[in-house]
Amino acid sequence: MFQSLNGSVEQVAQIIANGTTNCVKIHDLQVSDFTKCALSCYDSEFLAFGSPTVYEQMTPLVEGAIQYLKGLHLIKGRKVILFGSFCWLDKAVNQMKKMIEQAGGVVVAEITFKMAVDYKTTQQILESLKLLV
Ligand SMILES: Cc1cc2nc3c(=O)[nH]c(=O)nc-3n(C[C@H](O)[C@H](O)[C@H](O)COP(=O)(O)O)c2cc1C
Repeated sequence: MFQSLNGSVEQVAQIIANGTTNCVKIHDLQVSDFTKCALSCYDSEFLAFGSPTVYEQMTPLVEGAIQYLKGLHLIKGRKVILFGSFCWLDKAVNQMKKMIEQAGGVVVAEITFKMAVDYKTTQQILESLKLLV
């Protein structure tokens, strides 16, 4: 699940989807809704959340999605990858981590990158996917 303004967070969501052999459902929170996300979570062994830092926080849509899924106990016990883009200081990933841990999720990887996804970030993402098996 992700929200992206200029596309870099969306790019990481695509890399995660392409890098896994299992079936991955991607939800762009700008066009999907929380109920559809929840339905996907019921069938998922791991979750991934992505948000840019906007005004020193994760986006309200991502925050709302995490709260919603927490309320349905869909984060508890699941492995979670977090990813976030920023320009000068990441805040989104740290904030997401706190919420996920409060919801009982297990954060296995935190991927932050400045504005654009480079080779190093791509490698980091692919490495983090190995932690899910
Ligand atoms: C309205 C707005 C507010 C932003 N606020 C922050 C901020 O507080 N801290 C920061 O490091 N970057 C900030 N940025 C930069 C974004 O985090 C950065 O452009 C990021 O790469 C956007 O991700 P995206 O390409 O997935 O949309 C802001 C960008 C916009 C458009």
